[in-house]
Amino acid sequence: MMRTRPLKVALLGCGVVGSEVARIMTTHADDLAARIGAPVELAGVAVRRPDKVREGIDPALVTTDATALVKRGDLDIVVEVIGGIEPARTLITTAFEHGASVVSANKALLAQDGAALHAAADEHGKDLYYEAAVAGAIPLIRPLRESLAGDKVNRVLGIVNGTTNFILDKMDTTGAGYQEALDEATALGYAEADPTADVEGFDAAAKAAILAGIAFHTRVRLDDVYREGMSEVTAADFASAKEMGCTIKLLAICERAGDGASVTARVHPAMIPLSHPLASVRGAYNAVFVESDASGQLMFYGPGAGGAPTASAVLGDLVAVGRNRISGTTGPGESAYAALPVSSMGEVVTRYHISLDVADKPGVLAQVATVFAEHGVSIDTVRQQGKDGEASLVVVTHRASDAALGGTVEALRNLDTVRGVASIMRVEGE
Ligand SMILES: NC(=O)C1=CN([C@@H]2O[C@H](COP(=O)(O)OP(=O)(O)OC[C@H]3O[C@@H](n4cnc5c(N)ncnc54)[C@H](O)[C@@H]3O)[C@@H](O)[C@H]2O)C=CC1
Ligand SMILES: N[C@@H](CC=O)C(=O)O
Ligand code: NA
Repeated sequence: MMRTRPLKVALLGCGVVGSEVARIMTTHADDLAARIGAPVELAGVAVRRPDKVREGIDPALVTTDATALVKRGDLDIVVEVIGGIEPARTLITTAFEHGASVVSANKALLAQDGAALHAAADEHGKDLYYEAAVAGAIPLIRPLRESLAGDKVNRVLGIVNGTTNFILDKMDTTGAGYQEALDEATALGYAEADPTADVEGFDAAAKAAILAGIAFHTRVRLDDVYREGMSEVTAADFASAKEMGCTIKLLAICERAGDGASVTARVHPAMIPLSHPLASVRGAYNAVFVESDASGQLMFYGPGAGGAPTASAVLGDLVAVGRNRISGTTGPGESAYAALPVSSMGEVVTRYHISLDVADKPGVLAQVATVFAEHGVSIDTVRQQGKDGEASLVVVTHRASDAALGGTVEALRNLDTVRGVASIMRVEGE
């Protein structure tokens, strides 16, 4: 039965995502009401620039005072799509204190302060939902938290940043320059307010922290995630990858380690075989593999960024939280009972592609091979190309620990015959 009193919703932020949330709330109002069991009323919209024309939004609802809006006391749901740490954090906790549940897309904040925000939600008996925070429109948080709650997840691996996938895809398939591709991703609404978050891997690392926490029922914070961005990936790296039948993607990988007694979480560019499904993830799409004991391998795929896809996930949460409000319940909160430690990157085991500039003279290959052997890193293939008395040596290893590989590279740098280490890239997905 439909409740006549509407659910009052406040929107904090009306940018790329917020404007789409407002549009869908208006255009789909009847369906949302039918699905929730009560009409949904946009009760206020907090913005930074009040003079901007916002199509479909009653100017009387617009305010620059987000704090006063969340303190009104009659709100059911606050949708936070401002981004960043402050004032978003204080606005969310204030919303709980004044009786509202919260839907947020803010991965940076959740990866830094998720535990405290969940505790605040619990304390006030309210919901904190954030499906939009990881992989845009793709349902991932809810499947991990609810559908897989009876299984044991061992690994989550995938592409979780649309901007960098868009850039890498352009560089690989059209030969576009890095800056040109980044500008296009920004214009399309994929990039963060400061795109450094995307290209240096902070955004993907925040998502990895959130995913690892939910998947392994533990707490993983942004600082626990090993991070390398993609801004140093070059056309030469793509050429090397092609020679190996691979492409390059920025991956987030969360795994159980040490016989399940700890976890690791990392974000870095990696070569993956062209035959792997992740290799064909184009543009701003994301794809995530989840491997669990009973389910085996699951793949989640879809638009990972952009206003409308992200708003789809926000609206899904709005409906879920609205239903909870109507029935006087809350959804599942944080599950961190496993309290697993996060192991360092040194313990991660994978394959490596190392490109060395060496002197083109007898015995160099043997010297290099000895260094690998001394560090217990087994070589899979070696390829050498001469260029004017110098040579480039490409070594691909079997699986080795990051610590062993680090020691190998340090020792290689100390060889007189090694002029430089041109690139080191992990090889995944085999
Ligand atoms: N754009 C995307 O594809 C996705 C974005 N997100 C997340 O959604 C959130 C919003 O992202 P976008 O809409 O892309 O950013 P945006 O920069 O387009 O929008 C944020 C809006 O908040 C406003 N704002 C900033 N401080 C404010 C304040 N104190 N009071 C009121 N308004 C304020 C800004 O003026 C801006 O219009 C971020 O947390 C982002 O990480 C999540 C998934 C995808
Ligand atoms: N900047 C992010 C937006 C979605 O989370 C991305 O590019 O993935
Ligand atoms: Na999502």
